[in-house]
Amino acid sequence: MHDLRTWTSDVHRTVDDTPYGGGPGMVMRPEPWGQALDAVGAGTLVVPSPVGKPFTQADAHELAALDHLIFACGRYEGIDQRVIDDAASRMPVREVSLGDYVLFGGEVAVIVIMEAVTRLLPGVLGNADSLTEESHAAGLLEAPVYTKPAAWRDREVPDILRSGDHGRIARWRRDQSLLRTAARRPDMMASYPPSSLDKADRKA
Ligand SMILES: COC(=O)c1ccnc(N)c1
Repeated sequence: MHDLRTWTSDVHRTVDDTPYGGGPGMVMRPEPWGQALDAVGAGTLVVPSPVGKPFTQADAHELAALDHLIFACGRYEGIDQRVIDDAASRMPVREVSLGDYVLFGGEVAVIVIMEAVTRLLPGVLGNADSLTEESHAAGLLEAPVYTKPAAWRDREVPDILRSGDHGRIARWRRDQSLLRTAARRPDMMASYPPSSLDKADRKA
């Protein structure tokens, strides 16, 4: 964790100023950012931002494969664009958005991104199989899950899940994933690769 004010030189340790071109709010000054990024060295710079590329599970996997991630947390109306452009001349830069909304700063977004990435690192999850079955892993939303008791408030667990027939259970889960994804995330269905259908699906 680095305090951006470390790289200021005025008595008030100023990190922001008014925007060129006018408009509300303040913009983060380039000088402190430039010196801060110089000081932390090279790596992949991840900048959480409302104007970034939507962050996906695929991005989490890509970031988990990298050795050195640097997170820049913007505040106010954002970071002077020249900071991003200057950094991009020396290292990979990813501006990523967690969704269509605005936060006070990038810090909370970094916590989300770090959790999505670190849970993918070898040895972090007790059961690596969890990673292959979870939502977005295969391009679909995960099927509904159930545990004991078999009946709860007059609601029964689907019989198929208690049948012991693992082939049929896998088929039921795939069907449920497709139904749930089609209902809630038609955008994912549009990009769902038919090639990823498992053998059972192809035989049908
Ligand atoms: C200041 O950062 C944000 O407001 C932000 C970061 C990442 N994703 C968003 N949707 C917003």
